[in-house]
Amino acid sequence: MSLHAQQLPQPTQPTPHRPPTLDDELAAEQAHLSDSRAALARMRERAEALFATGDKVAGDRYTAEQLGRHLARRVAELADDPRTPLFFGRLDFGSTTPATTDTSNTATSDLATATDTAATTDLDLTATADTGATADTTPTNTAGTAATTGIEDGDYTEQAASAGYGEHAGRRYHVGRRHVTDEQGEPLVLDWRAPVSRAFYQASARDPQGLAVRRRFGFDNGRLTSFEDEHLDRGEELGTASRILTAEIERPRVGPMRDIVATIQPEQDELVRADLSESICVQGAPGTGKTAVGLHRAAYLLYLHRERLRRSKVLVVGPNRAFLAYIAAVLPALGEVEVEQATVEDLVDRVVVRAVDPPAVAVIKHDARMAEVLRRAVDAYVGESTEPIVVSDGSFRWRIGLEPLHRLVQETRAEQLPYALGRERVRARVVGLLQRQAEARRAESPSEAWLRRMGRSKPVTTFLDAVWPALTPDGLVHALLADPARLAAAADGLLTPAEQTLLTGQDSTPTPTGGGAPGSSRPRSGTKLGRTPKATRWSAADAVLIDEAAGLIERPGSYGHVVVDEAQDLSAMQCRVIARRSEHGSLTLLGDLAQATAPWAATDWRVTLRHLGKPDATVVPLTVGFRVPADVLAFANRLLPSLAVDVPPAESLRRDGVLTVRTVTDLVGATVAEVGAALAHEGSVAVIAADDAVDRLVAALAAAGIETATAADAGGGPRVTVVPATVVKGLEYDHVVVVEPADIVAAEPRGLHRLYVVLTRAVSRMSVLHSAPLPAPLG
Ligand SMILES: Nc1ncnc2c1ncn2[C@@H]1O[C@H](COP(=O)(O)OP(=O)(O)OP(=O)(O)O)[C@@H](O)[C@H]1O
Repeated sequence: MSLHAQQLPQPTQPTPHRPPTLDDELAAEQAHLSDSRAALARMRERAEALFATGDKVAGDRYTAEQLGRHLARRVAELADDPRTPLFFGRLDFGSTTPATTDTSNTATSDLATATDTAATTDLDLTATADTGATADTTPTNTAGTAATTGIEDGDYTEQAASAGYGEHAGRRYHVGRRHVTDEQGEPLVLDWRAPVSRAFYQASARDPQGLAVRRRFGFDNGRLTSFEDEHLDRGEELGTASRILTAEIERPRVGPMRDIVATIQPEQDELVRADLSESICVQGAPGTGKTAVGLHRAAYLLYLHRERLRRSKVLVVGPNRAFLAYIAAVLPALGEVEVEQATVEDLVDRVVVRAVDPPAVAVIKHDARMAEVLRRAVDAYVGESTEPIVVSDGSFRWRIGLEPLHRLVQETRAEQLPYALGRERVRARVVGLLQRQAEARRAESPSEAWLRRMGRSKPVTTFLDAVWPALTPDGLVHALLADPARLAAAADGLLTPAEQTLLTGQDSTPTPTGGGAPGSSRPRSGTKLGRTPKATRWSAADAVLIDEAAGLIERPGSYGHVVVDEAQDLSAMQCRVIARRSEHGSLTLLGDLAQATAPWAATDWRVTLRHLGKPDATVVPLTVGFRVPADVLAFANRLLPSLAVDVPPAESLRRDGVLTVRTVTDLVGATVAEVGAALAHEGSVAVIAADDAVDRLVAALAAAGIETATAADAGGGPRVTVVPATVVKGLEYDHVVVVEPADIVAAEPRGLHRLYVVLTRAVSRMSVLHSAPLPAPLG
């Protein structure tokens, strides 16, 4: 095993009789990087040239538009960021597929003796030469065609999936962010998602998957500066002891989230490469890479099912704007520019939210029972006709009696179509009956125009409005909240009278638990009902109800795949928002029950998965922490027994962090001083405090000449961010200053869970400042 880290020398050519030195190797790899970058630039130039002339080759406007869109996407996908390595690994397959042996013991002893000495590196080079590789800048796998690599212009071939390792015997592949080919179409860099690249993430000494050597490259600002070889054929394996992995995990965090494509761990890779048809739920402790896994899975699925998912689309759902800004750059860096990102609020934006519900009211509106209340409310609009239909048509009069009308309404109802489709189906059936009469009398089929005219005729519309009136989603919810009798009918046996009162605000029934304290004014729905839906000031929970209503009335569109992050905070009704959008697709659900802070927070993933319409999804734990240093994590984990959730705690890979907990008298002054000290280190600094303390802290830092950013600023601005505790979920900073934990806990019912989130944001150092006693579990 070897690790070589040094500044690159000027490239030297090995003499014919001299075995290549490590410097030669580095120079050769650097040259391969330059060649690959040049090839990528050529690919991009070609795509740009095609884009410029595309409309001339397309036969018609539609084709020109499609082609233009395709080529614009292709140009964006081929963007090259010189700061990120184009490749990060190399696979040298053995010349024959070695038998799988249990080499775990030798691997361990090799690990123990692996040093960065000349002796070891000499051995490595000999071994490399044995596998048929040379220090030449040209990889030996130039015969690696699309068939062997399993990709053809970004599309996956089944043939490759079934191909064994033998197919790659004696070949060498560089693995990187995207596929790069030379002028002849031969691969210079393989996409990390290609089937053959899987060995880079999964091969081990126990199961080398045909690999003789796995090489990882170290980079500094886009410059290749080192490499690390594992001779899997000799039982060598670094695992999480890899210095390149350690350097990546410990690097200072600046700006938005980065991809982890170079260092995806085997258990993460299993999740990333799960089948498109498979919905999975990842229960992962803080910093175990859930978000990273979800985003890489989206990129992987897009690669594997490019055309299908381009049509049906991939959606990433995150908890808030700050989080979406933080993750926004990851997928474009992987060449994926078409994934939609949204909060649940964005998905339910049919109405503008201008009111706030008291928590007790919001809890009812977010409860799964509301789905049934709304379903019944829609159903109640379907009525019975009391009059036959009589339509004048020139000299004819067509008549449909009550009995057939009643039958066709019942038949349509039994079909359980979305309500608006049902209305159109009833209309079509009525027209069908009229058509039959007309045909019998005139002995000819009426025209399309006649059919349309009949369907829109006053008697037919009057009938429809009586038995199946047109409904809008906001109109339905408005009618329900404005009319206690209508709500009572729909909620009978589902909501208590007191709960109904909370929704409509129109009764004197005593409040349920969670309502106002005795003597205080009872909480009322925050909705400010106007005379019409348009004139109503809706709450966020109303928007979710209106989306549910829309799902009952129309047929909603479904994505091919939806990644949902921080899923532990979804209410039953929010789950249903997502379920409607993933009905015909699959889900990647990411979350941590210990970080659940919403009043309706999940305590059991099975329940959440049922609401999401994927009851059989596999729940997979992740427990290796890549963010939070061990000491900091041990401090945060003291809260776990008080959080009433059954989750495995994280184990940190990081031993390097610093935790300080200080009692102070002047909190604001101590915060300013702490931030000043933190700025002496590299990386980002966050001050996290109870929401109502944020303005005061921002002002104090400004007075001390320290400029601050908000969490929604996606990097590039000031290094210090002041973050309200309620916004920090999913984010991370090098140095975190936690101000007055007791206030964070006191600010909300699930304050201890919130504090757990806050205490797990630090990458390198965390300072906890308090003047009040620490919350009991921490003391
Ligand atoms: N395999 C890996 N290699 C390098 N870094 C990794 C790896 N996996 C995760 N990380 C890093 O660890 C940090 C935490 O990852 P991520 O935010 O995905 O964790 P999470 O489980 O979603 O955390 P949270 O529970 O706080 O939302 C990120 O900086 C991520 O880049």
